[in-house]
Amino acid sequence: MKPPFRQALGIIRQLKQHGYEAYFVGGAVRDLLIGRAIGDVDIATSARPEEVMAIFPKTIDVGSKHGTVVVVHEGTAYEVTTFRTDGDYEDYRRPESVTFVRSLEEDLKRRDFTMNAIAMDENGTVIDPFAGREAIARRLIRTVGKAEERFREDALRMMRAIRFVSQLGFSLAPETKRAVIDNAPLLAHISVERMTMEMEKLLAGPFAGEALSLLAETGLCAYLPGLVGKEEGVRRAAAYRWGWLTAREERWALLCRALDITESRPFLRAWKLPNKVMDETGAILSALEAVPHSDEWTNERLFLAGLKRALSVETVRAAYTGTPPDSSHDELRRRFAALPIKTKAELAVSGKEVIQWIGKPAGPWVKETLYAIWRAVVNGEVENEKERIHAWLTERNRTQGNGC
Ligand SMILES: Nc1ccn([C@@H]2O[C@H](COP(=O)(O)OP(=O)(O)OP(=O)(O)O)[C@@H](O)[C@H]2O)c(=O)n1
Ligand SMILES: [Mg+2]
Repeated sequence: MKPPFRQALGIIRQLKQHGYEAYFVGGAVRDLLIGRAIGDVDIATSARPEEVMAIFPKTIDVGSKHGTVVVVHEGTAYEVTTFRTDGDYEDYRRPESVTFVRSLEEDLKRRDFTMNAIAMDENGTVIDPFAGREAIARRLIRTVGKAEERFREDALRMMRAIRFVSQLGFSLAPETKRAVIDNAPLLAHISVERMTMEMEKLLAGPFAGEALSLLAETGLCAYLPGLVGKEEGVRRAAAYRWGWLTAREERWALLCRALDITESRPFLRAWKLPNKVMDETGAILSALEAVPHSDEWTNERLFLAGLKRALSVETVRAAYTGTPPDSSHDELRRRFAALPIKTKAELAVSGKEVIQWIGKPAGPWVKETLYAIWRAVVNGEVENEKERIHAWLTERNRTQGNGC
């Protein structure tokens, strides 16, 4: 058995020794069959949460009400979930209550897509009652049973379908696609946090362009934060080189750019992104506007942006112009390496010294003077050395006659 499964075999074996059924399920089995990197290994069992907790010495009750217990086995945490069918779905979200069942097939039946409803036992034998392997072979994302029912149970599954298009390059089965179109308004019942998690995975997938086209085509877009009436921008975004981007802030910046969003803050806030992400995305967009072409970086701009952000700016620019970022990145790295100082902390003088030299009480002028000093240093007008800077400042004040 392949590595991430092999490490978890002990859990399955112990559950079986206690007389329960236990299988590998979900995304890990799917990814194994696709031949993709395998993420978290999840286990489904006929044992009830309290029975699971009684068997294993190290468990964490992360949601036993929903059937899930984390079992820590040889230093790794695994989600072990009791076979279940979900309770009532009146509000199109995952239910508050679940009903535990004793059969694997009942459990697989309530899952979203056939490729995600495949189980594997401890010998590597696959249990696939809904033809998930056939769907994988045909590169199709198809709901288990009636699409409409699956989407009514949890409307986020419509976003998941399109997120899987982006990650796997598969297509939506025709009836599944139809149901996304028909049920798109149900997305309004889903929390922003869940939509954001899917959107970030969607934008990071190797087939993000196809997925963005589908968001527009299916009409899901109209129920996503800040995307109402922005179908055209989303279609434009679909043509960009999302695969060149490496950071989430670059992805949000590129999306803002495609949608012609001039004020990124309210848009990013609608997605409830962390402040840090909103700040960096805003900074990338401001720098992109301040430096309209990759050969227009001044030393000052480069210094202010720092190398990391400057590279991000060029990555985003590359993604929408279609010109690979390699040469602009090389140039930025060379230019940045040549800067006499890389941060303000490297300046050879402090505000205190400036106050001493000038002999005036502290005030806003200190900051302005330091600003002038680092500009002169960054532009090579004066060496970053205390006495040289003192002399430069004295001369500057003499010629400017402004006394500071
Ligand atoms: N809305 C959802 C979310 C999950 N699932 C089921 O729960 C499994 C695990 O869910 P999750 O980890 O969220 O998704 P994965 O399919 O494992 O995808 P990823 O690789 O991104 O974790 C899925 O495979 C699917 O069987 C579902 O039926 N409906
Ligand atoms: Mg998973």
